Amino acid sequence: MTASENTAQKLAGPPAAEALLKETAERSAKLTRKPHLSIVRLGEDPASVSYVAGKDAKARATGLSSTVHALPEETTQAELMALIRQLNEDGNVNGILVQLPLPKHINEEAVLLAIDPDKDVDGFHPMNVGRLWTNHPASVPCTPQGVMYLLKHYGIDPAGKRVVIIGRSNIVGRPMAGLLTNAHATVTVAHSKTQDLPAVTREADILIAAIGKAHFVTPDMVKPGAVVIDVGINRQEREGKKPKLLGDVHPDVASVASAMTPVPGGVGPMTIAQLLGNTVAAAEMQAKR
Ligand SMILES: Nc1nc(=O)c2c([nH]1)NC[C@@H]1CN(c3ccc(C(=O)N[C@@H](CCC(=O)O)C(=O)O)cc3)C=[N+]21
Repeated sequence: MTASENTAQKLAGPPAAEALLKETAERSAKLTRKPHLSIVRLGEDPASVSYVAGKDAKARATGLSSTVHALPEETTQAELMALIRQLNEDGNVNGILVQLPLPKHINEEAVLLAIDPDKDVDGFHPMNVGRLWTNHPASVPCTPQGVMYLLKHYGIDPAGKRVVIIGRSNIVGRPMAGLLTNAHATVTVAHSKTQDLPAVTREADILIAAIGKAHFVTPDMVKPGAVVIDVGINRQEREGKKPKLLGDVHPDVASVASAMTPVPGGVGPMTIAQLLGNTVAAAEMQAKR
């Protein structure tokens, strides 16, 4: 297929992210104290360093304050837990984010459980997972919450639609299914063990790819006219150059879909905007107590 057949509307992330950031800045300005986000990262994984720097810069640009705790790779479980306890107790800290993935010697589940659910701006604490799945107010993982905002921004209402999510991670697939169920979609969660995956994905009015494999979704897997949301960010290392970012969706899908998010410049920018939205929401709730 050629580029000239690529007819899908491009669902660009930046305009939707800007709208969300503007709302967030306005809400933040109404609070008596600037909301504060504490970001914890261990080690020097280049992707984590770059994401955390992006989150920190965007927080300041949006009128929030933030602190980055950059700890050595060798930080022990006990040291990390002590820092989380300190941040939990600090009345000036509204949101806590521990950048994932953590080094292998750290028990990730124990760390996420230790974060005060009211400061859990990532929405990874089981308390918030339970609140999401019981359709109660919750802090919800930033990427799927950002996808919901993007859909709304572009006038796409999932109510009554068939949505297929490929991927069942705790960070994207599962919370995405909860949010879309709450938004009255008919949701299927497909994954690596799904039999005849293309037959399942061809049922989707809205197809969400969160697999982590570059260009996994091909045109034959997509119903003509479907909306395709690409959550994948796969880094293709290149010698002497910055890594190229590839989505989970093959670009040729644009010849079948009615609308599609690009990578980069699609869901990624929504994630960061939503993190700040979650931080302001946490600060608003804490101010009421
Ligand atoms: N506790 C925790 N919370 C997270 O939310 C979290 C995490 N850990 N670990 C890693 C993933 C990944 N993630 C991204 C955020 C922004 C972009 C983003 O802005 N992407 C841009 C491109 C950025 C670039 O050029 O590298 C885009 O897609 O256009 C991508 C990925 C948050 N994560």
